[in-house]
Amino acid sequence: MENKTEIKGRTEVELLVNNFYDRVNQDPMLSPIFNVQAQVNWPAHLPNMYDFWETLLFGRAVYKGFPFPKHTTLNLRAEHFDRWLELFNQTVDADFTGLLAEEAKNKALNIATVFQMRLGLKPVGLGIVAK
Ligand code: HEM
Repeated sequence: MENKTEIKGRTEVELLVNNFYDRVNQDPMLSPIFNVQAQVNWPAHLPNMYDFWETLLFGRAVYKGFPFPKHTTLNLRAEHFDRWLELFNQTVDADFTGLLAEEAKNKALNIATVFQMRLGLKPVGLGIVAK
């Protein structure tokens, strides 16, 4: 048996988010965007991201923000999103299994696709890729 668990609640969400941003912070392409360009305040950003993912996966409306505007001033390109998704999927697959693990990857892909459409990085109208 592999040592993977279902995403059952807040505990797993926090683990997932922490592991993901650990990977982001070690990534030569993405780390400078978060830490040099945006100068992210991690102790504030991480709990916000726990809330965001808890809201997406469990439908508890604890996140009340607006994700997209934060992404408009970062000069993001398609390869940044590709790398972001690659790291996110790796993080999920390293520790988690089951329906909500798949759901997390699908939602990340859908939101990344919409962000890229809104940023003019992807043509609008090809539909959102959902599994
Ligand atoms: C190229 C890919 C991406 C980069 C470089 C990136 C970077 C950032 C940065 C720098 C922030 C601001 C953090 C702060 O407030 O200090 C942020 C916020 C946020 N990002 Fe991303 N992001 C990316 C993709 C995504 C995707 C695909 C999602 C959703 C699945 C997402 C969800 C969020 C959310 C929810 C916030 C918090 C917004 C708020 O409530 O203020 N990001 N991101």
